[in-house]
Amino acid sequence: MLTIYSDTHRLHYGQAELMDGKMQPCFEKPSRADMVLDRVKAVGLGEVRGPDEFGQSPLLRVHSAAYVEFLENAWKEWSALGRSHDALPLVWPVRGLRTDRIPADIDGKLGYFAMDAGVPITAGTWEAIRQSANVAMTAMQEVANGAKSAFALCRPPGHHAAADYMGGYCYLNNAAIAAQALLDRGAKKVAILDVDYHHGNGTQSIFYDRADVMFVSIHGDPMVEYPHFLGFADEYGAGPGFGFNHNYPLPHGAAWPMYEQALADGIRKIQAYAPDAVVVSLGVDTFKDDPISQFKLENSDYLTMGKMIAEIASPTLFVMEGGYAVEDIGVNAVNVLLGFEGK
Ligand SMILES: NCCCNCCCCCC(O)(O)C(F)(F)F
Ligand SMILES: [Zn+2]
Repeated sequence: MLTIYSDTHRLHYGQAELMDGKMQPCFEKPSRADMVLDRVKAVGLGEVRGPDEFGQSPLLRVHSAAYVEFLENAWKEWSALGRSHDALPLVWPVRGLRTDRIPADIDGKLGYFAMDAGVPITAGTWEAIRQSANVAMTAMQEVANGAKSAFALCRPPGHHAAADYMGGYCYLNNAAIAAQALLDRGAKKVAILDVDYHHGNGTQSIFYDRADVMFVSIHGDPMVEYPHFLGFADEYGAGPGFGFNHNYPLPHGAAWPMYEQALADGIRKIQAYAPDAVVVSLGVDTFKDDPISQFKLENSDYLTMGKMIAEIASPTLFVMEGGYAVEDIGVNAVNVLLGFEGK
């Protein structure tokens, strides 16, 4: 399986995140991608290639122009105030506040375009997120040109980013950008299977009223887990999209037997949908030792996960999302890919 990767991700390294009431070192850090790349090479998964440049148009097929413009200019506006530390939002437009105007100042814009504070913006963030989207687009191109599968080793991740907001370490929704690009290249139906521990609220909201993309996600129950405010089982899609959104929230402590049952059901729904391609939001924070997550999957479960995904028998693009047990992130992510290949 071909892997697309770019070292440019290193330009994005947030200093701290607010976690459980205190500022802690960011869990979403460069070594995550290093460990996955090392494992890809160690097992000889296949060729590793750099991304092509796709410019901003694929971003604008999924994200609003105002949001992309904000991402491009945020650091300039922040640092113009003499601030050299990471940009972070501090106020958000919750119920009853107005969002019909975009604020003029950077502090207002940061809150307007974010769902939480887990999105530090640094001098290199724009370049890193653009390249992460190019990585997804390049791997997508491989699948669109007939490859059975490809791996987009994206960093930063993307599935919490919606059309016009960032959150949870995500800025541009790599998986959504790739899924839309597959449709733009002739696919009639694309399924997105999100196996990250956290609900892909951004991906769900982007395609929620559409029937040409089916979204299936298995994740920590939002009643007790981030992102808290989306990802419940009664979210089936809206309008033409009704019936094309399937959420499987699972309780803290879920291990493989419970996970497998949900995955098998989600895969059955995707098989019935008969997509022209599948995009997998591959997060491995479902691992038993993940520092911020509460599922109990083991290293070997990821081989089975990959094998099950292969049974959809559709061209498949794997897009890297989360996973914070850095020692195991490489083994777990690549196990899904090896399982998919029947190894
Ligand atoms: N007490 C737990 C607080 C959790 N705070 C933020 C979690 C963000 C998860 C990001 C991710 O893993 O879903 C992604 F794939 F996007 F990277
Ligand atoms: Zn996650």
